[in-house]
Amino acid sequence: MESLMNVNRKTLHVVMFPWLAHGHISPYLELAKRLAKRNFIIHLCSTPANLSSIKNKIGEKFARSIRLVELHLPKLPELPPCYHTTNGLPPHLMPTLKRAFEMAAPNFAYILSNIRPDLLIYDFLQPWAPLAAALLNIPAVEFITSSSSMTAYMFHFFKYPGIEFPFPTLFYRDYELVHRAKLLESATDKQVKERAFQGIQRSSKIVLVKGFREIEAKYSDYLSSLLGKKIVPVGALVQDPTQENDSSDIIEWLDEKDKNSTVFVSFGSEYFLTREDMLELAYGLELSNVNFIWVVRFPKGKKTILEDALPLGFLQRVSERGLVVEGWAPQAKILNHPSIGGFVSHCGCSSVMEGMKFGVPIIAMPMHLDQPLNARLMEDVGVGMEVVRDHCGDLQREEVAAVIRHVVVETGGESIRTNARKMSEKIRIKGDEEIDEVVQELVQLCATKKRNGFH
Ligand SMILES: C[C@@H]1O[C@H](OP(=O)(O)OP(=O)(O)OC[C@H]2O[C@@H](n3ccc(=O)[nH]c3=O)[C@H](O)[C@@H]2O)[C@H](O)[C@H](O)[C@H]1O
Repeated sequence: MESLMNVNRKTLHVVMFPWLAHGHISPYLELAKRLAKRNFIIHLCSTPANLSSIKNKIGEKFARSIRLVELHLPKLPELPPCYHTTNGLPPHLMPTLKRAFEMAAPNFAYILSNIRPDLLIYDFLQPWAPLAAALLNIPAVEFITSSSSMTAYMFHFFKYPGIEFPFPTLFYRDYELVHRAKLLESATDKQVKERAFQGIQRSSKIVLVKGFREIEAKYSDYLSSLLGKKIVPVGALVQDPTQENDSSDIIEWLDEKDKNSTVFVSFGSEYFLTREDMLELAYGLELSNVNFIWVVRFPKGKKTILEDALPLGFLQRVSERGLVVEGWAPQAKILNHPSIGGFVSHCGCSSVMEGMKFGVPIIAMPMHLDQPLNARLMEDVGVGMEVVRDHCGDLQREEVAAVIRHVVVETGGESIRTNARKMSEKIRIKGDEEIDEVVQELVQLCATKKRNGFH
């Protein structure tokens, strides 16, 4: 079917427009690659700062079919161009970045009118983008890079505040209610809530959501009923680990370690650990006696010396057993390495998909927003275990060590390890089957638009 669809139709041009976050542009790029393989030309539009994080991930194979289009934000003194991405953005500048993004709407409309694509695929934070497309009679589809479960949770409370979420396995712990409030703050801000619904309403017939039905069917169906749109899952969209920059020192270090002996510790592209969490985690890693690679990040523009953020003498004590990497590490490549036996993760949406894809059990340490829900989902699916904090919300080093040992080493954790392996196998066998449905939907959408004489 796929080849027939490719041969019999003309190439479709699509502008893809993610929010300015690495956790968003990265799944957009992965979807772009899968569409490009099926006779689409993609124009991926973002700020130069955000595009720079994916430039070298496109590769020769897609050099002609995936084109990068720069969107320039207005000049604001407090937001130099290096901050035109959430990656490393000092948290207090997030509202300014959102404001500058919105101010760039006319620039985006200009880009769209120049390219005149057959379709726009846009993210949830910019309901003004499908409006610009509508003015040019270009169909537009929203692509949500979070899971169906978290999106269903959010829209449930937007629509029915005060009424319990129908799936009790997804919940926030008492000490996480502050994160829930932050996630749902839009529910109390009429304008923000309206924008979220506007974004969806302006999506032509379908909404694309990252993930797959095997773990999210019931949430997808519920989301569809909440939004009145067909939800089309696009799959796990995990990057090909061979495409990542060569970090041979890290890989050589891993090569020396035993199979499944090492945990990878990383908290995504946006979040920075508090000093207290950092110390408890460090002591927990020490106590666990398990090898580790830990990616430590500090906000851009803030000078922090690594040793000062770690317990005194930590690096000397862990010595060969632990590798601390400052800034960034090739996560997919590391998770795909046979020495990795566990993933201490904040449970960002892409990270949990990567854990499942590479069969690495997850030691969940959710930090904020939707991450507690993703952590609960991983436990429910059976591929992870959470480090539960104390009643004040503080991380405890003994608990960190105990969960790491349970998941990676102890016999009691065998079922989690087996489930993770089985999940990886399932994902491998399935391949990119969701993308065929996505292509079918998109092709139909463009064809209907043309038949109706809009184009
Ligand atoms: C507000 C939050 O945005 C989040 O994005 P974030 O970047 O933190 O996390 P991921 O979705 O795991 O995405 C992180 C991505 O960056 C990659 N990576 C990260 C660090 C590194 O050192 N090397 C890498 O290759 C990693 O492989 C993954 O693909 C999520 O949406 C989350 O659900 C939401 O709560």
